[in-house]
Amino acid sequence: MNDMRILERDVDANEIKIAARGVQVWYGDNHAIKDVDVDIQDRTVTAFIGPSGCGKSTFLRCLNRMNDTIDVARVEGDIRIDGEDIYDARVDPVQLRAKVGMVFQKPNPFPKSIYDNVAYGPRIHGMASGKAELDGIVEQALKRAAIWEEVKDRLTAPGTGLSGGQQQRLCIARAVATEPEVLLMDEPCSALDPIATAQVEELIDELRRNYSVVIVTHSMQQAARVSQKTAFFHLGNLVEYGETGHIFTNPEDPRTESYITGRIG
Ligand SMILES: Nc1ncnc2c1ncn2[C@@H]1O[C@H](COP(=O)(O)OP(=O)(O)OP(=O)(O)O)[C@@H](O)[C@H]1O
Repeated sequence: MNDMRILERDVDANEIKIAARGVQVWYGDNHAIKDVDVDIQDRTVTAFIGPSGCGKSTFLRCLNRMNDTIDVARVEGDIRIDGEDIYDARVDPVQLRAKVGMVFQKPNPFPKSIYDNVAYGPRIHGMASGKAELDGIVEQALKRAAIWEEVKDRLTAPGTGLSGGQQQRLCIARAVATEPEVLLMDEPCSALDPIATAQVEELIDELRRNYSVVIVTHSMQQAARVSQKTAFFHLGNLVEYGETGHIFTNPEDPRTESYITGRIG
């Protein structure tokens, strides 16, 4: 009975932010993503896990059309965000990437001031009508990324002068400044020490209140700590997807079990 209630809740269309169907990606002849179907929920952290080269980052990049920037990549299938086909010819990828923000493995602040790093997106999308409004957006984004207190007295200093953990939080501030609805994070903590990692993980939990967050991680501890849903990829297939607690304690597929117990990967 309980199981039925859970199933009913899982198919509640209102909660689904991203619906992917029959997604395939090729890099030349390399078939990197094979017929993936997945529903990603709103206001949820979804972790993508799996052995190196299984296609986690490739699939993540399908969700904001970042694979469009790779010449040899070819994407097929249907991906809808709030019911809208993001591969429709009328969709402007730049607008899409404001709605579906991305944070990369290596912090990559622009060679600009802290302020200008965060103001960049709001400026190109015409989100502020004047300096005071832009100041407010920048402050709000830095606060959301839990770095405001550390940088508020040196907003004109270069972003590249911050520590690695601060740079990554600055990049998160830059991503949230355009008020995305989805935040994609590709191993956002891999260049960070344990303290900065803990800060970013806390932040991810906070961001879940407003956004759908999808995180690629090699750390199963991190997936277990930050996510509510987990997707396990293997050789380009989405092998198993479900509640994080369930995937880690009671996986249904032997490949998932082998991976989480350290036998493959
Ligand atoms: N830019 C690219 N050009 C060509 N092939 C690529 C490119 N990016 C990824 N691939 C190939 O696609 C497959 C999936 O790679 P992907 O980076 O998505 O895996 P991953 O699971 O994220 O790996 P990792 O955990 O090592 O980052 C691999 O065979 C990889 O070599």
